[in-house]
Amino acid sequence: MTPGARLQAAIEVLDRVQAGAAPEVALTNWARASRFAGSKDRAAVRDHVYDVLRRWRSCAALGGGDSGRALVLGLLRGRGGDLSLFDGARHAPAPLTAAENAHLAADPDLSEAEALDCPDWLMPDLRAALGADFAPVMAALRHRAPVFLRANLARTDRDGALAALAAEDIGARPHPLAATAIEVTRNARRVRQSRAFGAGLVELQDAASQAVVEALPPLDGLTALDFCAGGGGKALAMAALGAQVHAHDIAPARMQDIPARAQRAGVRVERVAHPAGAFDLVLVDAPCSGSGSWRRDPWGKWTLTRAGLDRLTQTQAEVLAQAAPLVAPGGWLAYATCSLLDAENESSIRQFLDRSPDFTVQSTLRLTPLDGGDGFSLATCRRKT
Ligand SMILES: C[S@@+](CC[C@H](N)C(=O)[O-])C[C@H]1O[C@@H](n2cnc3c(N)ncnc32)[C@H](O)[C@@H]1O
Repeated sequence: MTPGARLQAAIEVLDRVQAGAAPEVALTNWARASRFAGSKDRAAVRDHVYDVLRRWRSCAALGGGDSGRALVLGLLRGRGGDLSLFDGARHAPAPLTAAENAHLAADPDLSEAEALDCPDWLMPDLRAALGADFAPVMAALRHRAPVFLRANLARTDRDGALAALAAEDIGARPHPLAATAIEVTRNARRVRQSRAFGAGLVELQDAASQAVVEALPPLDGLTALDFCAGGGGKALAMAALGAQVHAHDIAPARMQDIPARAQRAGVRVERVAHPAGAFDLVLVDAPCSGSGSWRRDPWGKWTLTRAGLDRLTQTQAEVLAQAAPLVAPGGWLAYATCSLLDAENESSIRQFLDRSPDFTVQSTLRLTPLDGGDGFSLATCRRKT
């Protein structure tokens, strides 16, 4: 595909998103219908689509509307990209109309919310939570996230993992957020097919997620329950640090890959449908707005609503209430979200503590994309003996 044809494909995918399709569904349907597209074409179209999703508001303002065509025009304009690709040649977008040329010639004059790609209704909450970091964090969320790996200490150390990646020409370097964190700098798309990945030397995991696990009480020998385990990213990381990990999720199908991942990683993680008893540590990696990971899942930024946020905080309260009785006397309850919002972090944990006098906060950790990884918040509470 030519560069122009890739832009036209992105336009068509974005039109489907605009009509209500989820981005991943729209991309998959486009790829199925476009057998001529090679892997590099698919990656380029996906990158265009995700670049627009991160910057939907500014693209719409710069491009003069929120059709796929206007959004892609806005993306190119914002980047100082090559508008002459709109030339109608070989499946490229049609040439610019007079109205489009007039819009592009006018001063863009973006509002702060448009320039930062922030939903209006969320600005006060984000500003309150982030203070002086509000604008830099919102600006960071307009960019692609780095690709991070976790060196799997059950199989190797970070230097060993880096050497194995280098042997397969995957550029990587240590990242300061966690002792296990590796940032991929070159050939990231090769990781999943690499021998290093297949042999369980590395796992794909955001650096902030790794930092959260590293900030838990020393895990070696502890019994741990990952109460919201999902695909098991943190469960596997806890097991690699020596915990006896049990994984639970309200949607057990989300945990279906855990056995294969654990086998590759050389660790044990036991899935439990109905957790009972008392664990040294219960991790609640709660369902949340995902606002700290909007670089990876940017559509969440535009689909979150006040009612949806209220439902999430309600769920967070319920999950904490279900998980707390499973903490042994003297044990820990760790509450984490990948949200930047106080309503899901400080406020959720404060309300839990008000209802649970036998718990006290021992430590907290707050990370934003300015630290390199996703935004994350962790509060580790201890139960009285
Ligand atoms: C943030 S994700 C977990 C990510 C996972 N810990 C990881 O590191 O890969 C939140 C998970 O909580 C689960 N969940 C939602 N409500 C729950 C509940 N009431 N009890 C247990 N799990 C719940 C969701 O199904 C989802 O998989």
